Amino acid sequence: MHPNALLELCAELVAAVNKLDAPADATVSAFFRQHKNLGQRERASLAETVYALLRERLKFQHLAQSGSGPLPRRLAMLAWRGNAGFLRGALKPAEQQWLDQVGAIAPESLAPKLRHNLPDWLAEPLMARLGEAEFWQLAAALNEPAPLDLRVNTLKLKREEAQAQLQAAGIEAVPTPYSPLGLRIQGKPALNKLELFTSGGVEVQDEGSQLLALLLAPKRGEMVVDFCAGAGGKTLALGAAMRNTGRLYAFDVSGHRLDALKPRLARSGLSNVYPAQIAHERDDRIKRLAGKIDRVLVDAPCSGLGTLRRNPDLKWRQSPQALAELQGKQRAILASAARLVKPGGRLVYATCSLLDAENEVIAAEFTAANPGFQRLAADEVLARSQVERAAELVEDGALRLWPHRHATDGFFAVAWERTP
Ligand SMILES: C[S@@+](CC[C@H](N)C(=O)[O-])C[C@H]1O[C@@H](n2cnc3c(N)ncnc32)[C@H](O)[C@@H]1O
Repeated sequence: MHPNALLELCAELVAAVNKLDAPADATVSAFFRQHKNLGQRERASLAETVYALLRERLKFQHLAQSGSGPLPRRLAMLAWRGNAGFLRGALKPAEQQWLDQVGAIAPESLAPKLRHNLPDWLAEPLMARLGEAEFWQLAAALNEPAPLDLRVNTLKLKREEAQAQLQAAGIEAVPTPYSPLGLRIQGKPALNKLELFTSGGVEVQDEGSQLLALLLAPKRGEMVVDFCAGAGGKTLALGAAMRNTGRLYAFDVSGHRLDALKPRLARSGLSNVYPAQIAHERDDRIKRLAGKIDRVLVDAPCSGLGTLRRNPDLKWRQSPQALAELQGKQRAILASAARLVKPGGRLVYATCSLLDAENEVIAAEFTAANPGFQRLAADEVLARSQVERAAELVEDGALRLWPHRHATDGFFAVAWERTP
């Protein structure tokens, strides 16, 4: 495709994504479905450009105030992540001159906001919690693409065997530092045609998610509930930990998400999983199972701000109002899910948020209101699940993962035991 035609398409995609009225990945996929003629490399250039724009949107919007021509084209030029020579081929002399001028601006001369690229309502609590130096480390880590982590399905093979199979396919993978089940791959090789993947030997799963399943640590023959199972990333890890025995209920209010679990379940070889759509957290099905369940995971709906490396649009699409609504849901779901736990059983509340408001605050309220549930020390539980250096992952007894400290998505999880 002619460079200018591609830049124009990129500007069109920038304009669509920058409306922020839908998740960026959905907008990008829909755009590619409409433009089937785009090759693999062209798609990668466009996708990486819009993600770069979303990561540093404040900076790019500031820089784009100068220059001329349509704003989406200016943004596409500034955030361009395709081949540099190709971009030059698309630019008019005046555009090239403007881009060179803007490129000469020293990043340190920009206002703090234009360097961290976070909205105030998010930057302020993170700065207050981490202190200035660590806040900047987090901001930098959030603007880096995430590595690709796999969880090895130990029902099918050992981690070393999966690593060897990947190597035979020309893919370098190293064991994840904390999860005993994980492998980390640099870059984004296509995995979905690999026999190791199609036969359910590995699943794509951030190391942080793997650690949540290791905190619940379900055992053979138990009754387990994954209360917010979604497309079942954690369900699959839990079912494998149960060695395909017992009963694992995968509940969610979204039938659409549970549908996405089905092909993954088929690959995994698990037959102990019972997916069920519930109407809401007080569904009759929940009442019938009250007090009968050994372990319950609440992977609560949350702002997703711990996944900004993958979903940078969330920092622009979330808001303090949305956060307050989410907190209401989190409280209600946790309270209802807790009723399922039998005496001596375990409850885990987890989010992929960085904010205390969705994490420590919700957990502390629950502990205060439920004297029948005792907090467990997450480092001890994780160490029993063969997690290396578990103490590094824990703050005040809760699992607290940060992209800049642990190279995982941001996760929080607390475990309680219901007093026998
Ligand atoms: C963080 S996501 C779960 C991700 C999933 N556990 C995984 O590992 O892939 C939260 C899920 O909660 C579900 N949800 C929202 N409200 C719910 C409710 N009242 N009861 C149960 N699930 C709910 C959403 O549909 C969403 O799938």
